[in-house]
Amino acid sequence: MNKHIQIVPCTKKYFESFRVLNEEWIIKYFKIEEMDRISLNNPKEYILDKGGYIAIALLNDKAVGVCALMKSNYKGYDFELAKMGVSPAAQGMGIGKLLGLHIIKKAKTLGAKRLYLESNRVLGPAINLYKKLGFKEIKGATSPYERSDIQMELNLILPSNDI
Ligand SMILES: CC(=O)SCCNC(=O)CCNC(=O)[C@H](O)C(C)(C)COP(=O)(O)OP(=O)(O)OC[C@H]1O[C@@H](n2cnc3c(N)ncnc32)[C@H](O)[C@@H]1OP(=O)(O)O
Repeated sequence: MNKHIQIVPCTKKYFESFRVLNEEWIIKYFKIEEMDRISLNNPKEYILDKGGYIAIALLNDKAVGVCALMKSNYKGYDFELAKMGVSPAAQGMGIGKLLGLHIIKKAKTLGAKRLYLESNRVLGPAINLYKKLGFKEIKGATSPYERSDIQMELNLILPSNDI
């Protein structure tokens, strides 16, 4: 079967997919935390209305991947890349990379200079992907998530990060 992949902005009709696709990986590796409940159940109020953005990956018109760009609460960072997930059946097709590149491009158009993210080392494919996208590990950041054990940043004004 042909694989038609598209990355589109999240509208109301994809809010459910944004929640379900994220809950899938969070439950598999961790547990849903209060901060997850807030953002996954209220993407409009908590992410979009605050100036953020959500990308949806469609595989033959079916939502199979998600990634958010959230206004950052951390000093020195404009936005945070968060809530990225690709459905297991659609992994390994380049969709995560397309989502990451799309989110970085969007951050640039919004004038961002530095992007932040937090994750967990158990998510090996995700950490590899972030490194491939140019993110570098940073030390000393605090997190509202129990599961966070690695923080990374991407400096968007470095020419070497011009992707
Ligand atoms: C800030 C946060 O959101 S943290 C949470 C991140 N989310 C998760 O970890 C959820 C579970 N994992 C996933 O949903 C997926 O594995 C994702 C989103 C991390 C990657 O999505 P995919 O569509 O499978 O990735 P894609 O096929 O684009 O591969 C891109 C890169 O990811 C890395 N990668 C993907 N799969 C693997 C794997 N099995 N092992 C190691 N690295 C991998 C590689 O660097 C790969 O680049 P390469 O193919 O050139 O080697």
